[in-house]
Amino acid sequence: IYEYLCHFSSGPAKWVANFPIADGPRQSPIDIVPGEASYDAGLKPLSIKYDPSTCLDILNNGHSFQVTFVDDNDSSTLTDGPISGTYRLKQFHFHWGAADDRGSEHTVAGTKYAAELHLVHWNTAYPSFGEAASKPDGLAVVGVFLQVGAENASLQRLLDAFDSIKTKGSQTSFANFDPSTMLPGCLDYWTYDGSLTTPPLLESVTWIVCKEPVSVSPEQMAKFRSLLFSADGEAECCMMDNYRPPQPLKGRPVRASFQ
Ligand SMILES: C[C@H](CNC(=O)c1ccc(S(N)(=O)=O)cc1)Cn1ccc2ccccc21
Ligand SMILES: [Zn+2]
Repeated sequence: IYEYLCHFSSGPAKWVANFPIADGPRQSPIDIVPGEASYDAGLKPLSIKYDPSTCLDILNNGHSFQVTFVDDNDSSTLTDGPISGTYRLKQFHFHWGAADDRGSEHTVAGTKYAAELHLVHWNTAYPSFGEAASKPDGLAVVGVFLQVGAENASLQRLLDAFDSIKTKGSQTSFANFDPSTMLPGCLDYWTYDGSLTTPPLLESVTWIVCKEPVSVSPEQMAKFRSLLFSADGEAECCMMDNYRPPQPLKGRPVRASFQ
């Protein structure tokens, strides 16, 4: 019975009923085929400047865990790369699988990684995240693949906070974390126009997916899976397989910042 309860009928295949944009022209994630991406010499290197003092709290929102940042000034920003103007860091979160052979949202020539980090930024040309979320150039999300291997020291601080955010809706203060410690050494990226990968699936995201993965240990992946989709007092459902599968490219160009 618990297994049945855990597989809610709200999976990705059902989203189109309430969010018709699920079948839209610029949905995410996608399968990135390196041979079909076009190198664009005009693409600038990413300029990422994060201030750890803007880190606010860590929460279980029922579909992932998320670290939220103060975004009322330009302390933590993303500029250059494929975007113009200044985008502020709002939050980061992850997607992962029930096993190490799956979990990422974007795939690379069909290859699935064990998890994927999303650093969510909004365009300061708009007054707020909520306003920006509905504009075609409103958001920019940096995606980083997590590949099973060595332990990732930077992630360990997040995992150590998990006991306080086990159930849906729980949150705890979380300070002085520098998300740039989770970035790969090389910031080569692919970029394309896409969407949020969870409802409301808004087509407002410039995706910036790093080519180089970072490592995560099997034990750390097991810790991710110890979080719960369920709220306190509900039948326990382990948080895993919280990724949307790749969506149709529908003719969109995918550009590479590297040759
Ligand atoms: C869209 C928002 C809820 N969703 C997200 O913020 C979000 C961000 C990133 C991704 S992903 N996986 O593509 O990186 C998916 C969903 C709700 N919302 C609407 C207005 C609004 C105002 C403030 C806060 C939240 C608000
Ligand atoms: Zn995400």
